[in-house]
Amino acid sequence: MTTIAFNNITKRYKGMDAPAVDGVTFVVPEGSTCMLVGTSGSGKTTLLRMVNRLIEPTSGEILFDNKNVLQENPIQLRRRIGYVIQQVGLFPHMTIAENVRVTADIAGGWNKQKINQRVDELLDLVGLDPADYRKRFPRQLSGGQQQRVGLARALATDPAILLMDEPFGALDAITRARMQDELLRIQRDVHKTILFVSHDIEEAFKLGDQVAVMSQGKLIQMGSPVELLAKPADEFVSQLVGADNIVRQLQYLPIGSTLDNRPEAVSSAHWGDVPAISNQATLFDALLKLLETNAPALATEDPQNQEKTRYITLPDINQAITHLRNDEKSRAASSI
Ligand SMILES: Nc1ncnc2c1ncn2[C@@H]1O[C@H](COP(=O)(O)OP(=O)(O)OP(=O)(O)O)[C@@H](O)[C@H]1O
Repeated sequence: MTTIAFNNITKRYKGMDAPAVDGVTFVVPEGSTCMLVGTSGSGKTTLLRMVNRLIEPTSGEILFDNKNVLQENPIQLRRRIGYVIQQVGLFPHMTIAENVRVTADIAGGWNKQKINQRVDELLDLVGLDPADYRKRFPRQLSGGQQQRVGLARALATDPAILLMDEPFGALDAITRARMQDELLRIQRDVHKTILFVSHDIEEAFKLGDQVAVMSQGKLIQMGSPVELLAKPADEFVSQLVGADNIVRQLQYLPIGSTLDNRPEAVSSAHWGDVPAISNQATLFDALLKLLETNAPALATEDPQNQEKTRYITLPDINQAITHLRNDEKSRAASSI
């Protein structure tokens, strides 16, 4: 099982009063993406780099494949963990193929032909045509393309775990969104266990199955984007994730969260022939479609079998917004 489990992990840097990471415990399940977010200096990078032992913990343990990473040889450990950072760090005098190959070469055990084939597969995977890019040098690539090569290099040894430290932080917004989409696409194929540090809450919500919120070395809350938006643990999490931002909430809450069993909600006779929407869509998708089509309701359908089960209307969405506002008010009242 390639989970990453942090067990009461603490890091105190020499000469610092407060621990950089303070008794953190959580699990990243196999094949899932966990986003680490929090204020600057909250210990995200320190936590990440303890997994591949670039930083050694002061106490606690990190289990990878149910084995304590501290009992493993650091070099062998790093071969099993892909690592992608903001400063891609490609070797300037090596071609793109050589840059990708270098990790596979270090891992050893593969013949030249197999390595070359693997390099081409990886370049393909990250959306760079091998015929075009194999022989180029890093300076002949854009920042986004270099970041793709960094990702290909991290995947070269087929590691079960990927550690990503703000890999897209230096890219412009459009390239960043494209890279995020690429990562989602690649992850659908490769199912790595990913721990990803981000400063961008939109990125965290887009990529993360789980989002871990850190503040001053402590893990404050861990949950899915919807959980964090709907039930932030405290005012800090609420502000960080924008739990008072109704549009953001609608963008993440699934349609199913408002559907009810009133007769008109389930009666196709009542609504007749209205546009359909996937029952996996968000309330925001439904709102846009209702406004665009000017229809009185949308039929929510199961994308697997096109079966229409419920209907959603503008008043339903309005009701959801009222609930969200009331939740926000009661949170504000309880924090006074
Ligand atoms: N080598 C070091 N020696 C002493 N203190 C350090 C060292 N590295 C980091 N720190 C401190 O540990 C704390 C956590 O740093 P870390 O880089 O893990 O935070 P972060 O959440 O990743 O920050 P950012 O989002 O700004 O990158 C900070 O207070 C930082 O100043």
